Order: sequence, then C-alpha cells, then structure tokens
Amino acid sequence: MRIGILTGGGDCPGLNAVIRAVVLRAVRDHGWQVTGFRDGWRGVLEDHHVELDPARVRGILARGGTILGSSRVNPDTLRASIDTIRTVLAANGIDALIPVGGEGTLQAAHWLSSHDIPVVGVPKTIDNDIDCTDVTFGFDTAVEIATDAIDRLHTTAESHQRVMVVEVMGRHTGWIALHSALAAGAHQVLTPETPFDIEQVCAGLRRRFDEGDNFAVVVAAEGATPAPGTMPFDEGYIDQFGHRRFAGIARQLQAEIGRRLDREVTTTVLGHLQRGGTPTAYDRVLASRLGGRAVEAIRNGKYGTMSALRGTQIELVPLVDAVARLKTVPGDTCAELSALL
Ligand SMILES: Nc1ncnc2c1ncn2[C@@H]1O[C@H](COP(=O)(O)OP(=O)(O)OP(=O)(O)O)[C@@H](O)[C@H]1O
Ligand SMILES: O=P(O)(O)OC[C@H]1O[C@](O)(CO)[C@@H](O)[C@@H]1O
Ligand SMILES: [Mg+2]
Repeated sequence: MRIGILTGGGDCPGLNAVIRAVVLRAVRDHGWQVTGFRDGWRGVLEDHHVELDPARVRGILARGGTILGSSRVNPDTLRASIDTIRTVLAANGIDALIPVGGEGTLQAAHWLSSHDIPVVGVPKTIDNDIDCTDVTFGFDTAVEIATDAIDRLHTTAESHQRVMVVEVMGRHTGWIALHSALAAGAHQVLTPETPFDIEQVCAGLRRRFDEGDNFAVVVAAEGATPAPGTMPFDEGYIDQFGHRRFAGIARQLQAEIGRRLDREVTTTVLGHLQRGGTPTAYDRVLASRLGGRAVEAIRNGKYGTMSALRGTQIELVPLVDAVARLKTVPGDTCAELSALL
C-alpha cells in the first residue's frame, strides 16, 4: 500500500504535524509507503514528489509551514486535468491520497473522490471555517499570535490616546477576530458575517470617549465589509487562482474613523505573522490526531471522507458534507462574544 499526501492552499501551523503523523502511522503501524507531492495540487499535476519515511519527518512536529510546500492552482486548470492526475497517481503506485487543506483543497478532494479516486481529506486553516469539524488546527496558534499583538497595541494605544485598528485574517469568517478581540479586551470587532455600519462603529467609539476613556482598539477581520452605501469601499479584486485579494479594510477604516471622529487613528495589519512559526501544543496534538485518523480511514477503506474533531473525538465525516458550506460564526455565538467587549 502506498499513500500520497499533499498540503494545499495557505500554509498553516500544524501541517508538519499531520505529515509526521501520517508517515509514522502508515510506515510503523502498517508497513506502508508514503509519497509526498510538492506544492499542493501543482505537485500532482507536474509529478513532483518526494519519498517520505520516519527519518524524513524527524524533528518537524514543532516546525511551522509545510515541508512539502504549498501553492494555489486555478480550479478550472485542475478540473481540466483529471487524466493527468490519474496518470501521475498510477505511475507512482498511489493507492490512496490524503489532501490536507482548506475549503478549496477539500473541494478538489471531493471532486477527485467523485471520480473514484480514493481520497481522505484532512482539514486545515487558521480561519477555522471548515464545516463538520469543531475546530481546525492552526486556529489556536493564530488566535494566540493575534491576542499577543492586540495586547501590545492596547498599551501603546492607551499611552497615545489613539484609536488603533487591527486587521486580522479571516476572509469569510470572523472566528480569529472574535476570539482574539475578546481574549485581548478589544473594544469593537468587525466580522465578515455581519456587514458593519461605520456610523454605528463611530457612535460606539464616541460613547466610549464620552464615558472618559481616551483610546480604543478595533479588531477587523480582513473580510469585514461595510453595509452597502454606508461608506466608500474598495473590495479588491479576484486573482488568477480565483482568490479574492482584499484592498485592506483597516486602512479604509482608518480614513473613515479619523474623518468622522477627528482623532488620530493608526492601523496594524497582522497578515502572515498569524500563520508563520511554531504551532501551539493544542494545534500539534489536533493535527497529529487528524493525520493519524486519516491513515486509519484508509486502512478501513473509508474513502470520500475527512477526519474531523467532534467533541473530544476524532471522527470521519463525508467530504460531501464538509464542503457543502463554510462554517461561519453563528449569530448567537457572535453576539455572546461581542457582548463581552
Ligand atoms: N471548487 C474547486 N474544485 C476543484 N479544485 C478546487 C476548487 N477550489 C479550489 N480548488 C483547488 O484547491 C486549491 C486550494 O484552494 P484554496 O486556494 O482555496 O486554498 P484552501 O485549501 O482553501 O486553503 P485557504 O484556507 O488558504 O484558502 C486551489 O488552488 C485549486 O487548485
Ligand atoms: O497567503 P495568501 O495566499 O495571501 O492567503 C491568505 C489567506 O489564507 C488564509 O490565511 C487561510 O485561508 C486566510 O486567512 C487569508 O486570507
Ligand atoms: Mg480557500
């Protein structure tokens, strides 16, 4: 038996823990072999791969990024390449494939599964927006990093009586924004799920200043958008991979809040800092368990599935269900967390 594994989409702390777990369980428990495809789906299309064994994955558990590399490939290009994919998998003797990635990589995994290619997905993303799993690995690390950054901005905002707008990742969902805003005691949070009214944001800030506070920290998810017609807004553009490139909500808020409140407003965009570096212990454990479960799924012939955290257990869920929708923040959860800011 030979397993293929690839990591697709944006990288994420914990990917190496998945790779390590897959190799250790496949080789040590079952005597199987493992092929790593380089740079996500591109490695499958271009037959760029590397042999993985326990020696090769030694020492990577705590390392950020992915030793296999990652990339984005235009989905139409990928979908037009089913024959190439079959040929490359057959040429390498791949009996089953483990794509590790976000909603795009898992959509591709589901599509391959619908073409009878044996696939078990593993969900990754700092955004925590994959459905059918309680949490994705990478999220805990990203929230820790964002919380630490917002804590630091808090003290300098206070010293200078400034409004500080902090932009965190989260293209479709506000999980990182809400959790880091609450953990760091920010004063407002803007999420992609609920288009904001800039007048209400400013009214909240004015209230805070009227009550005697002289500074404020606003956390905005990168995908937060104003309600239509409420302020000028540049929504960015779609790149060659079908991915939206944002124009920078923090910078746009800076101009608008500064103008309306006549106050000094600064911005900090945390960007890829949230994804880089070593995963937290929680993410290392979760990623390892998800990887190990994917190998077990293959042993039991449970293809077309994804390993997932459900409560405290790692279970298998159908890929078709996992990719049917994004796991946005439910309204009541958003209200519960925002109420404590
Ligand atoms: N609907 C789709 N059908 C087939 N393939 C897809 C689809 N969507 C995405 N892909 C493939 O999966 C790759 C990864 O998707 P994407 O860039 O969205 O990253 P991701 O896995 O969702 O991670 P991230 O959280 O960074 O977005 C894409 O570059 C593309 O090749
Ligand atoms: O590194 P890239 O390609 O700019 O991707 C950034 C995106 O990837 C993620 O980190 C994970 O989906 C998003 O939060 C972010 O919008
Ligand atoms: Mg994606």
